[in-house]
Amino acid sequence: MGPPALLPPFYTPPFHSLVRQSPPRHHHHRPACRDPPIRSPAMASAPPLLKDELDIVIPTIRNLDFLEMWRPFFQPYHLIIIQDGDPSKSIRVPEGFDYELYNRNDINRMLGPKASCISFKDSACRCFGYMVSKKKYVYTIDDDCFVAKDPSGKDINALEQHIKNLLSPSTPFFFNTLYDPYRDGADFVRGYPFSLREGVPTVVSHGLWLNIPDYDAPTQLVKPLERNTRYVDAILTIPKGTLFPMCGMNLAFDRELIGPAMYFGLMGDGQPIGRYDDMWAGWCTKVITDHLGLGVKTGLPYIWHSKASNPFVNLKKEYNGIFWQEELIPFFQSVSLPKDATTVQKCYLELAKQVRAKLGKVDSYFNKLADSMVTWIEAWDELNPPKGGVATANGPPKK
Ligand SMILES: O=c1ccn([C@@H]2O[C@H](COP(=O)(O)OP(=O)(O)O[C@H]3O[C@@H](CO)[C@H](O)[C@H]3O)[C@@H](O)[C@H]2O)c(=O)[nH]1
Ligand SMILES: [Mn+2]
Repeated sequence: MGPPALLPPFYTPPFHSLVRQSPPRHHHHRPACRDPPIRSPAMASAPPLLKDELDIVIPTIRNLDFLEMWRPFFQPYHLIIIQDGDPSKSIRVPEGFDYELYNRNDINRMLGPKASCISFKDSACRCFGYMVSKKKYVYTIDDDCFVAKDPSGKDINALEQHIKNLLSPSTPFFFNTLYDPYRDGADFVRGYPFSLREGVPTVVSHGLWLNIPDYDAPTQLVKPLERNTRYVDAILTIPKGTLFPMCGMNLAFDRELIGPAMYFGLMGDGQPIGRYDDMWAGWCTKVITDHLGLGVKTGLPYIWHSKASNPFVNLKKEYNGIFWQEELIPFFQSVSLPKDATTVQKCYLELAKQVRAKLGKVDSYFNKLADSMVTWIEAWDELNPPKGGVATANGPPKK
């Protein structure tokens, strides 16, 4: 039984190619002891990774004072702020950040009737930021997430770790027991097929959270005081064929390779479900990355999540999701995409068809969701015409 069809068949490579041609890695001098790595002057002034190729997308209903703590890591990057709720409210952004801010009026102006696919009064609105970004990479973070410390007490530059995760391959087709083989100090273990060691492009980097973990409302209700204090120094590729609960609090992705799949669905105001925005996007994304032979990683980096939202309010928002997901998961596990679905958009439109056909009977909401999935792709392609095309929306907001 050979490797999945997406990969070259097993072959006995000539000896010289057995030495893994791993992609160039950021070589750091790491002293044996646990002192912080010695930073040469050159390294100290190393320019921020992907400075002009990555946008930071923040959904918010409050002033963004949390950015002060992130300033050392975020200031060089462009921010895309999606202001949810009342557009007449003004959001304070600390001085010195380069940003663009979109409120509901901007979304309606830019998308016209297609704005109906962007949620209102739910963090799902953040996906509008993915659509208007022009960069190759996106990092999205909630405004109640702060800089965490690693076991040595050092501030964690979550953005830098996400970028490293995205710039090194994933291994979805065969599990490496020593975790991420591309990290310094790790490698593929004995028995790992050499024909699979190049890995595949990583398109999603899913970070975790210290302090308040991303628990659902029932768990939050029964364990109100539980805090996550466990720092696990690991990054794992989520194997092909395995779904996972994607949280949007601390998430980075390759917008060019998987962006159109990152639709956070119809949630919040006027919808029978909330707080399943990131979950929905994660399930759609994973079946598409599996189909296209792309990789998803989870683990480092950690952020410090500071606020437990109200579990009773959350229970009301999540109730249908907790019930429906027992049907949604078998649906996503059974999804098969046709060979000619060779782009994310084609995969996503095929997925929308199957959502309507198979989930419409679970609840009529899924017919609405299937329609909005199509609207999302239409809006995405309008704002992101193929290279050389002209975007047709009404352009960014007057600041
Ligand atoms: O109506 C809203 C509510 C909030 N936001 C912004 O979205 C993020 C997350 O808000 P919050 O921290 O209150 O959310 P949590 O209860 O911690 O849940 C998180 O888990 C995921 C559930 O889908 C999701 O990542 C979070 O909701 C903040 O930046 C708020 O300002 C909003 O835009 N609209
Ligand atoms: Mn939160």
